[in-house]
Amino acid sequence: MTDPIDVAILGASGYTGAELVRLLLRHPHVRIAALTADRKAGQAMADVFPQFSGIELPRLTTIAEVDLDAIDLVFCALPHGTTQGVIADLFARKPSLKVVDLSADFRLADPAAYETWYGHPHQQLALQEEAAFGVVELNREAIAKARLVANPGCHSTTSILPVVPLLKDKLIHPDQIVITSATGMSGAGRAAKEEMLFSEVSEGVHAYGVGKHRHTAELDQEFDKAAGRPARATFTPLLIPMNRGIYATITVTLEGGATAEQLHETLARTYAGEPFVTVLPFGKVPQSRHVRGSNGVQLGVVADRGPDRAVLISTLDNLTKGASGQAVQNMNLICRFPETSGLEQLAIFP
Ligand SMILES: NC(=O)C1=CN([C@@H]2O[C@H](COP(=O)(O)OP(=O)(O)OC[C@H]3O[C@@H](n4cnc5c(N)ncnc54)[C@H](OP(=O)(O)O)[C@@H]3O)[C@@H](O)[C@H]2O)C=CC1
Ligand SMILES: CC(=O)N[C@@H](CCC(=O)OP(=O)(O)O)C(=O)O
Repeated sequence: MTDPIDVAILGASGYTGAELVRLLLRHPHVRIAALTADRKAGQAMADVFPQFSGIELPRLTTIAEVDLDAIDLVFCALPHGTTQGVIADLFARKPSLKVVDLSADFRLADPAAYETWYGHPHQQLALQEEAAFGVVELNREAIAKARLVANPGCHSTTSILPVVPLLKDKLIHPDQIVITSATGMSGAGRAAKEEMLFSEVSEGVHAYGVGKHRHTAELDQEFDKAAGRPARATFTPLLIPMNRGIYATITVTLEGGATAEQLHETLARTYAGEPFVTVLPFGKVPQSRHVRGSNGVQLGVVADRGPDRAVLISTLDNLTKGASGQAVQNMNLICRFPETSGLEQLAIFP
């Protein structure tokens, strides 16, 4: 029997923070010891998120009030930009701490790329060097040894999982990857924003960040590594009026005489035995509603009418496998818990 660990969730009054609470309340090896907020510090979690009414949870405090002596691992679910300084301060106070960061602040290994995409220099270069990129299925060895894991973005996870194995096996052309990635609105967080009002987003769909969305940098980083040379994907996110879910269609050009069936075989082999990644039978199209609320990813491979192209389809829930579920999976790996602990919920359908 493994001893439970004590965790703190920084940013517990946000959407990914609340999703962490939902998952960790059912985790057999974890105690939720501290929850923080900014504007909502001082409030009870059940007042901020009434779904937790009747459940005993720590009151929301500021980060400074957290007693790190009593904490083994921190989930950092703060806006990107604020996180580098916060995590540096945590490690200064307690070097033995483990941290899983859900923000983008430690995802890019190259500080020049960080500055280009985020518009300001990286503030914590030494910490960046030790951060492991947290797509669990593709980076287990580094994550298991790390004290700081950078949980990837939700769009990035959705596309990295199907594309990286195919680039590694040189089955698709690195410069001809076209990704359209539709996201639900909870991806934008809980803080009020005019462009996220119901009347601005309902009954329609629009692209955003066209040609310049910052998740392109994460895709470049992982695709370049897999291809062994610069890969240049076209990445277009779409905002659609649903709460949870990412749904990416990825058009690829086949290389070296590969067939769409071979792409399917490679993905099926890569993810055989993975508890959270399901490769559907060849030609079958996944749906976001079939992963909603679960840590699952569903992948599909469909042949295009031309012999040299195929369409990959990948879907996950942005709040679970796209954020908090993957963060718990990373914690499980770091702490040597069974990887599925706390993550066994099935999708909520219909
Ligand atoms: N939503 C998603 O699907 C995904 C989000 N992420 C990333 O996870 C992180 C959290 O996202 P999300 O939960 O959606 O965001 P929210 O806006 O819903 O929540 C942000 C949280 O951070 C707190 N906070 C804000 N500013 C500060 C500050 N200056 N100091 C301390 N605490 C602060 C907020 O407190 P208060 O409420 O009191 O203001 C709140 O608890 C972000 O970096 C995001 O990019 C990653 C993948 C997917
Ligand atoms: C709907 C929406 O706005 N989604 C966010 C993605 C949230 C996420 O995964 O990513 P980060 O952690 O990198 O912010 C966006 O496109 O910026």
